[in-house]
Amino acid sequence: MTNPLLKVDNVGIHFGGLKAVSGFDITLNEGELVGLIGPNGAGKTTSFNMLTGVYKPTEGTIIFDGKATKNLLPHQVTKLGISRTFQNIRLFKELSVLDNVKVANHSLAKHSMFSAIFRLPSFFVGEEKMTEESIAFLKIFGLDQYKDELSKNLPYGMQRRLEIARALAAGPKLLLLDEPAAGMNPQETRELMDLISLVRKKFNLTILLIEHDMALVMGICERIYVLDHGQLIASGTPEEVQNDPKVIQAYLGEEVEDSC
Ligand SMILES: Nc1ncnc2c1ncn2[C@@H]1O[C@H](COP(=O)(O)OP(=O)(O)OP(=O)(O)O)[C@@H](O)[C@H]1O
Repeated sequence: MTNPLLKVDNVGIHFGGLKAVSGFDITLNEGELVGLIGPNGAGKTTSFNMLTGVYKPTEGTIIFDGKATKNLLPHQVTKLGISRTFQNIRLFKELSVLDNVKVANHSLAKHSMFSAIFRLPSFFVGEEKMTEESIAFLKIFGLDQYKDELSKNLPYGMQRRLEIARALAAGPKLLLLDEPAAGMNPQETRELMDLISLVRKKFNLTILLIEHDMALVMGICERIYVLDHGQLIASGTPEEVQNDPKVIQAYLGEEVEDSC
């Protein structure tokens, strides 16, 4: 059997006296699409922050693609192959749609800093190639028609798409999506589900998805982990998780879009 792409063992973090997450154990195999759900304040975003080097776990180990990442900084984690999107959209608002993708793609640029500073021919060749690649990239997301627009002027659903495009432009193996359907209408959410399925196949991605929209999570995830009060309370197929009494109990009083 092949090694998992991500192995998180007994990871935890506390902020002062508050244990935000503890005993967090998850395994992701290559190519899987897995959900991470839980009521508000359960510790989902904190877990993403630990996986991406934003927070250093107080305990436990994280092995990604055979390497320990617990002590790495966010840009080092990105370089290893983990990209993410944020709950609140974080784009370069004053840059064009194309430039938002080019900035993310920059780490893959073939020309050196030296040729960029002195505007050597290799810089222009590299730059042109990157522009072409980025436009082709935008096309996959249905964003090529907006390439010269400032990203802040895009409709909300398109900004969410651009966030995913920007995350993928860094060439990750693992994509962490933090509530990608937040604020979307049902039509946009359906289109987003199709997009996630498409990019997963096209880029051979492994995806971990935080989402409150249960129809989305149950519709596209193969497995689901459930956090409550910073602890994993269940994991399994969507059906198993939906019928788990601990999960039902955790969600009692929470407003969810579907029965869970
Ligand atoms: N930097 C921090 N300092 C102190 N407490 C924090 C910090 N980051 C997160 N927390 C706390 O950790 C707990 C988990 O928060 P987190 O944002 O991870 O929950 P969540 O499951 O993502 O919630 P939501 O679904 O509402 O986004 C909360 O009690 C939160 O206040």
